[in-house]
Amino acid sequence: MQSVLTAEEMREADYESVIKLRVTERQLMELAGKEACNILLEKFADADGKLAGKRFLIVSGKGNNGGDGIVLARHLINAGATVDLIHLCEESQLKPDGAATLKTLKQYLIHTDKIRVFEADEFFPEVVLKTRYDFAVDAVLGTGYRSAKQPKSLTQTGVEPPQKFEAEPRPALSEVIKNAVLFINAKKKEGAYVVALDMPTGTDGTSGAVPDVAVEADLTITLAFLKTGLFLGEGRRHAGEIALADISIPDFLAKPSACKLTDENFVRRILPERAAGSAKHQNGKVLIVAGSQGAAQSMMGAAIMSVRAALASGAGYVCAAVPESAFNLMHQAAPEAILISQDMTQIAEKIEWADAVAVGCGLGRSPEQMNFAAKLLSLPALQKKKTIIDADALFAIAELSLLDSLQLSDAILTPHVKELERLIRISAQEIESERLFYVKEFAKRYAFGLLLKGSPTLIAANEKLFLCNSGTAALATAGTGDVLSGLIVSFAAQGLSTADAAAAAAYIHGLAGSFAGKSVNRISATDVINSLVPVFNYLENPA
Ligand SMILES: NC(=O)C1=CN([C@@H]2O[C@H](COP(=O)(O)OP(=O)(O)OC[C@H]3O[C@@H](n4cnc5c(N)ncnc54)[C@H](OP(=O)(O)O)[C@@H]3O)[C@@H](O)[C@H]2O)[C@@H](O)CC1
Ligand SMILES: [K+]
Repeated sequence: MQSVLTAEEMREADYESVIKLRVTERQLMELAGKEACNILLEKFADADGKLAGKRFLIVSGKGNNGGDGIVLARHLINAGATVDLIHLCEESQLKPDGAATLKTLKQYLIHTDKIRVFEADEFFPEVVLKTRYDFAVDAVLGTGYRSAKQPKSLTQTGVEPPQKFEAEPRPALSEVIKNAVLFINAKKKEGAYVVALDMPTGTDGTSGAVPDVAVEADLTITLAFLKTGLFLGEGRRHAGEIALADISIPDFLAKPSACKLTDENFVRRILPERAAGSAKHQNGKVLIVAGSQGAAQSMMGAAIMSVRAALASGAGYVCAAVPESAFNLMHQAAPEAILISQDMTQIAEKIEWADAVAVGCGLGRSPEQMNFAAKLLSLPALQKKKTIIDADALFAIAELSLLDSLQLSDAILTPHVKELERLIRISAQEIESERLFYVKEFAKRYAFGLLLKGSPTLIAANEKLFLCNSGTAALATAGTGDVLSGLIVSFAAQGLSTADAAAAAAYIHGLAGSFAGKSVNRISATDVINSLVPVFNYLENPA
């Protein structure tokens, strides 16, 4: 699985490679420029394997990101391209490695007219303004970009109102950097293909936040490791396509606690397999407490979706605790499921029996229904059980301020951002701007884990951290969350840890959404369930 590092973790890995492996920053910079050129050659080389006739603009800053761009200039010329390099500060202000590499590049000026070097700050040379480029390379800022904002830590939930957590204003980018960003984006409008080195300038390497302006890249060539800021917030949109350049910083230098990107191989490796001839009870016993039905409203659809997803994903036994009045409906919708009523004694017994429990889909939000959820969550049998808590159970936890008193050691809460806002009393906007931060804080503070739905979905549980990038915007539709709960509880019952079950479920859920989305633009939860069989077939029999 690929590690996805925050800017700070990346700086640590850089530092470690210099200290522990005795490589120099200059060597890394040389590799960065060379590998970036190789990636461009792979994508754009002509029949002779060259970039002959291609016109590049490279804008470089005064830090090491700028140095990478200056090295790239050399290799592009070697590959037959023509390059205009603008460095945004006086040569004397460049960091030593960048200055050294600029000296080497300037030697090229003696031998070839394929390179022009300009020094500029706010005003770019006329000739550059007038030139049309095939490519514009952003080597202005990388992981060294600092924004002043510090997200707040979680304080006592239920005590402080959300406005206490309002973000402090961020400082703007310096005028020089801002101008450079706008200039690169203007060149894109003129038709240049924009390549960002490491990060699109103006995008926070950790959170993906864009407090001011940022480069809108078509391709981001990120160095050594993926960065969380390329997947989160505005970073996702600004990064364009992402390519990873191997600059020989080994995996063992990434912090073990760093985020991991869920991918097909991970899911294939951990997906529970049914042993031939195994009995039903050996394949995971699931209890789903879901659904409500009254004279005015029925929320049985949520229970049906969740139960169907658990059945479709290989659970041996699925028991659903639903209102007795809905037994017939449930039998018709999911004949394989065993049904019990929503009687607390009966449920407590079934919790003992089950390998994993899901609570919350369609339970209802009336005071009685919230009390039912609260009582359920306080059952001693649930304390050590793998438990997935979703939807109306989350609502009850928030409304009754139960978060700090929950005694659940192997549970995972699966809110979307609005539900998390209610739970931790921090505005959805603030959470959105620092999703990773709040997920990590939550996991630090509570014994149970968190899956924060969205694009991407983030999961922190059992000391693990996952980023799940599969899926499609079309998944933001009623009932898909119930499908996700059903998948998680099914995988957890089949033996996966809650963290792995959540990560695998999120990935498969996203993939099923994409499969369903291939045929219809707007997909329903039923489409997602119907796509599970093709998804499992695809995962089990890779082409
Ligand atoms: N380290 C390594 O081993 C390797 C690193 N590598 C590469 O180096 C990159 C990291 O290099 P880095 O640390 O020099 O930072 P970088 O992104 O160039 O930016 C520094 C500049 O940003 C400026 N600046 C910051 N915030 C700002 C703001 N809000 N508004 C305006 N300006 C702001 C800051 O200005 P200052 O504060 O100094 O005035 C400084 O000039 C990394 O992404 C990768 O590309 C590779 O070569 C592989 C080996
Ligand atoms: K950059």
